[in-house]
Amino acid sequence: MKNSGELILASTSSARKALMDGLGLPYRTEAPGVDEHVAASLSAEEAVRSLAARKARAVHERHPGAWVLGADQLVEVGRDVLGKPQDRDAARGQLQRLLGHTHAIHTGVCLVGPGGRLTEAVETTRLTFFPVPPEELERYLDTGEWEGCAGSYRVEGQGQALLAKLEGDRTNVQGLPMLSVVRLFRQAGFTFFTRP
Ligand SMILES: Nc1nc2c(ncn2[C@@H]2O[C@H](COP(=O)(O)OP(=O)(O)OP(=O)(O)O)[C@@H](O)[C@H]2O)c(=O)[nH]1
Repeated sequence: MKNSGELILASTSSARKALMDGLGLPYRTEAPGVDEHVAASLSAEEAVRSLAARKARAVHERHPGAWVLGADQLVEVGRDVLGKPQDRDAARGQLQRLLGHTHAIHTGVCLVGPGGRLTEAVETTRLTFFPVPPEELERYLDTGEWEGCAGSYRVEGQGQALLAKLEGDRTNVQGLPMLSVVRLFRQAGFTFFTRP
C-alpha cells in the first residue's frame, strides 16, 4: 500500500538526511527557513520540542497535503545549553565544557500530517567524555568534525574516541532519534519495505 501524500524532511542537516536515507521511505528535503530563537526561560527539552514543531509547521504550510518531519537539537551540560559553534574558538569552548564531564543531548522531532495533525517526541541521550589534554583537543578540532554539529563533535566519526559512556539512542546524538521517528511513522499509518 503506498503511503498517502509525499514525505518531506524539513532539514538542511546532512546527518538527518543520512539517517532518513537508511529508513528507505521515499522522501525529499526542504529547508525550514525559520527563526530559531526561543524564550530563554524555556528548558532545553521545551526549546527543541518548540523548534521541531516550528520547522515542521513552516514547511507544512507550504505543502498542506504532505507529511513533514522537523527536528531540533540542543546540548545541555550543567546549566549551559549549547547549539552549533560559530567557529573553531567556539567549538574549543564547547568541547572544554564537555571533556571529562557528562552531558545530555536533547532532540525534538515533530511529524505534521495532511490536515495539520501533529505528533511529536523529545529524546535524551547522555554521554560521558574522557578528559583529554589540550594538544589532543586541538588535534580533534583539526578534523573539522565540529562544523555544523551541536556540541562540536560527531559521535559516529572520530569523535567517538572522546566517548567514555553513552546511555540512550545513539542516532539521537547524530540528529534524529530513530526509535521515536519510527514510532511516529507507524502511529501515522506509514507502511515500510514497499516497492517505490
Ligand atoms: N553527523 C553528526 N551530526 C551531529 C552530531 N551531533 C549533532 N549533529 C548535528 O548538529 C545539528 C544540530 O543543529 P540543529 O539546529 O538541530 O539542526 P541544523 O543543523 O540547523 O539543521 P536543520 O534541521 O535544517 O535545522 C544537526 O544538523 C545534527 O545533525 C553528531 O554526533 N554527528
